[in-house]
Amino acid sequence: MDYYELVFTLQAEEYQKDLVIAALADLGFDTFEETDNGFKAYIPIATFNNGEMDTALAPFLNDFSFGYEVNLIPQTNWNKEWESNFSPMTVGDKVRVRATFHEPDPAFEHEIIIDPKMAFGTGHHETTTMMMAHLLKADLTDKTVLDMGAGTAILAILAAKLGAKEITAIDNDPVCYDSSIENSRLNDIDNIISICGSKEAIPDKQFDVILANINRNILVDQMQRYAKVLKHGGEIYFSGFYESPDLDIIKSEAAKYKMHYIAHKKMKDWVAAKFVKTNYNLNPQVDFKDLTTRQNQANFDFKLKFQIFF
Ligand SMILES: C[S@@+](CC[C@H](N)C(=O)[O-])C[C@H]1O[C@@H](n2cnc3c(N)ncnc32)[C@H](O)[C@@H]1O
Repeated sequence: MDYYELVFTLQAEEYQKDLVIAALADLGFDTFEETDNGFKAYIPIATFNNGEMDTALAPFLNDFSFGYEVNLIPQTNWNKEWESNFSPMTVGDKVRVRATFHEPDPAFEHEIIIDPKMAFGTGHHETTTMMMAHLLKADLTDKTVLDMGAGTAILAILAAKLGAKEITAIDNDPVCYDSSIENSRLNDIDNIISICGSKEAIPDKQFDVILANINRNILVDQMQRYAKVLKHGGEIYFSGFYESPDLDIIKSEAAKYKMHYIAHKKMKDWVAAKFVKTNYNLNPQVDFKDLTTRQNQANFDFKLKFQIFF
């Protein structure tokens, strides 16, 4: 498979970068790479018929003041292309994500080996980093986890390393499905069930924890299904959207199905938010943003356990 590589050079327009990346992701671009003065975006050339790509890009690029250059990357060069750009990344002092061709670093408790090829999820994107940071704080021991929009399965692999009993990793992109299987094998993990599909592929069972780093519209569309398969008291983590206006939209959609906002992390303009499913309405007067200290969190967990809500 050959790819288009779009090279964006930004100067004064740096602040528009995330908006352009989000718009490109909506068109099907699924791999992005930061450069010193902008970013590159990749998509299989088969996605567009002749001339269709410029037509698809025109409406939103007209709103911005910068242009782009298009290169054609044959599949044979793809691995070299990302290998030269992929550097190991860390989340806190416990987790390091590296590729097969990097040396291991025993200083880290968990090393995740990722061979991303064309799948999203090397850990470098803010949404992935924040989802990993949430997971590091969660208690996953013996839990069942659904990783929706799994990409490389980076979150599923971290969940397995943190003690989850069984992880179902679903992605509607066949390339991600293959990547999920390959990366689980590279990390010697045998309790990740990889599935290629969308919300109809979510098994009819109850999960303790759900992870969904996709985008606002897909999350809203799939919300009811998530609520159906999330256990009472279960945790659900969402990312792939912005603080404003997306977070409020996600909060109110989730609340329709008794999944209540607890807290969120923010990097650049991206957000990763934690919700809990409960039959009890949380008092909207209570500002859950201040549930950041261990004590407050412990109080909240106690109240959740005993279903007492203010
Ligand atoms: C932002 S990436 C997240 C990848 C990885 N979970 C991470 O955190 O880095 C979103 C993923 O969702 C997948 N996706 C998009 N729409 C989907 C849908 N309707 N059902 C399942 N997966 C979907 C994409 O193929 C992509 O791999």
